Amino acid sequence: MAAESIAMLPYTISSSDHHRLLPRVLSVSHSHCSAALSRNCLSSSAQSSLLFSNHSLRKCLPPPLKALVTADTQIANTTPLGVDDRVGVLLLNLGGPETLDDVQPFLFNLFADPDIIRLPRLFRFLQKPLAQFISVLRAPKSKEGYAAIGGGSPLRTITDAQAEELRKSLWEKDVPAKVYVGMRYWHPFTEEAIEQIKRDGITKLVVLPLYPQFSISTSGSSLRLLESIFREDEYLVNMQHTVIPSWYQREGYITAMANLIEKELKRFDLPDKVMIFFSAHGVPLAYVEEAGDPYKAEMEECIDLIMEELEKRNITNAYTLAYQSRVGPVEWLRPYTDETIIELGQKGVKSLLAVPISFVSEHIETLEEIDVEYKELALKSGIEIWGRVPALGCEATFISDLADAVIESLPYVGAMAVSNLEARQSLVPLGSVEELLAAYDSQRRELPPPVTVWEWGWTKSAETWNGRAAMLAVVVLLVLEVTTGEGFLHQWGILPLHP
Ligand SMILES: C=CC1=C(C)c2cc3[nH]c(cc4nc(cc5[nH]c(cc1n2)c(C)c5CCC(=O)O)C(CCC(=O)O)=C4C)c(C)c3C=C
Ligand SMILES: [Fe+2]
Repeated sequence: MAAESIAMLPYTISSSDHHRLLPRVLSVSHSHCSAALSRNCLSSSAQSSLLFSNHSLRKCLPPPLKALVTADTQIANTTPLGVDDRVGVLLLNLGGPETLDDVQPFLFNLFADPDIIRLPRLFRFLQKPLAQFISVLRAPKSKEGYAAIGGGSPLRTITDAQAEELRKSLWEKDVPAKVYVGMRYWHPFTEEAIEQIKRDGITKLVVLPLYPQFSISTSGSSLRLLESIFREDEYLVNMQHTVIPSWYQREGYITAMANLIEKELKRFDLPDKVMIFFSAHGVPLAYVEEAGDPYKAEMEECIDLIMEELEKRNITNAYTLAYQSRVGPVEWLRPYTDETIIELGQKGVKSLLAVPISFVSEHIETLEEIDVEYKELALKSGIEIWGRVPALGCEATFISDLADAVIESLPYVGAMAVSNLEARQSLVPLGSVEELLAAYDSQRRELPPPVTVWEWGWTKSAETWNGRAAMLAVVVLLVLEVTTGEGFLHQWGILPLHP
């Protein structure tokens, strides 16, 4: 961004060298970030200036930005809420198929997302045919999983309930906000939520991804979508917003997680002998190592904070973290949950408490993968007593803390002036979404696709243009086979699928 635009901002970071790099939206997600001050901003038209201690501001920031904050960092905010302001909160989530018929189109939406499969620029035109191909191939396996949990994902119902509880909590805290749900891959889609936000005349929007930790593949993908929606819409360009990118470090969230763990431990005969097993959804290793996804660092810090909280309660159990739900042949974050369970069994661990940690609702990967598959694996591996901590859902401490996070973020909504066309086009609409994404994923590098279709072809050894062209031809032929139901494989009876 040009230096002149920075100078015009009412909300600036005055720390010497690095202020330009610090997204203006990030500093609001820790309860140390003065809630009282934020409340004052609701009723006051006076300018406010937030002074953070080095420690508390650093705690508010994701790892790549922490290094930028020095002891004298100051954030000045000049945009309190006005009487005509209508506040909205947009909860972002993944979405899930509600019926078995929804599974394949849901998977298509997921694999058509360039933040899930990033093709080389030249081959972007193949994104949708590939998504069609992979979703058709994967659908039968996914359907089995969804059938086992009642025929569909519970995500919509749970997220709607969380939205309603959050709305009530905000009203109880004197913030009359409307709360919307925007899903990335299924109904209610983010686009639908945005339409409602426009109809309701929201003037200030807090964007709150329902993922405690940030990943390019989850919150990042939803923000990328918002960025494109905002950019193309005159109303949204002018609507002020702020994003709470991740909130795993908030005291309320940590307390709520520790409460759940403490409660489940009590169900075991020998609670202090139980291994606490944090199982996080994985991401391909390249997201972290090549694209700079902060997900692993945030996950590890999150677990440290939960264990610190438990230690304060004299709970000092052994614990470990592993990553579940990998898809396809590429390397994902290690250690893998299944391998770790087997190892723990071999080492003689007898009691294990599984803690799903990357998501705040029950979903297919807690209800089927953990409760059925991993439990079975654990019992086969010599673990005798198995327990599982429920997802947070509408737990009261958690919802109240989310409400506080929203309130604390309000002074930052629209804290940046948009005064020229160049800024309006390059910022979304006030720069926050885009700058947030830039902090993690600035180059948007191509990433090895994490999906099965690549197992037989697109490997490192095939990274010459000739090899790619040959594989593409095969993929195109297969896509045509699957979508038209005609071709060599059908003629030979190898692929009996029909469109
Ligand atoms: C923090 C949570 C999640 C991350 C990170 C994540 C990355 C990621 N996921 C896939 C592929 C699939 N995910 C699927 C379902 C699914 N994913 C998450 C969360 C994260 N995903 C949730 C909560 C769900 C379940 C939604 C529900 O309906 O209950 C699926 C579909 C299910 C299946 O077939 O297994 C796929 C496929 C990739 C490739 C990825 C990172 C690149
Ligand atoms: Fe996933």
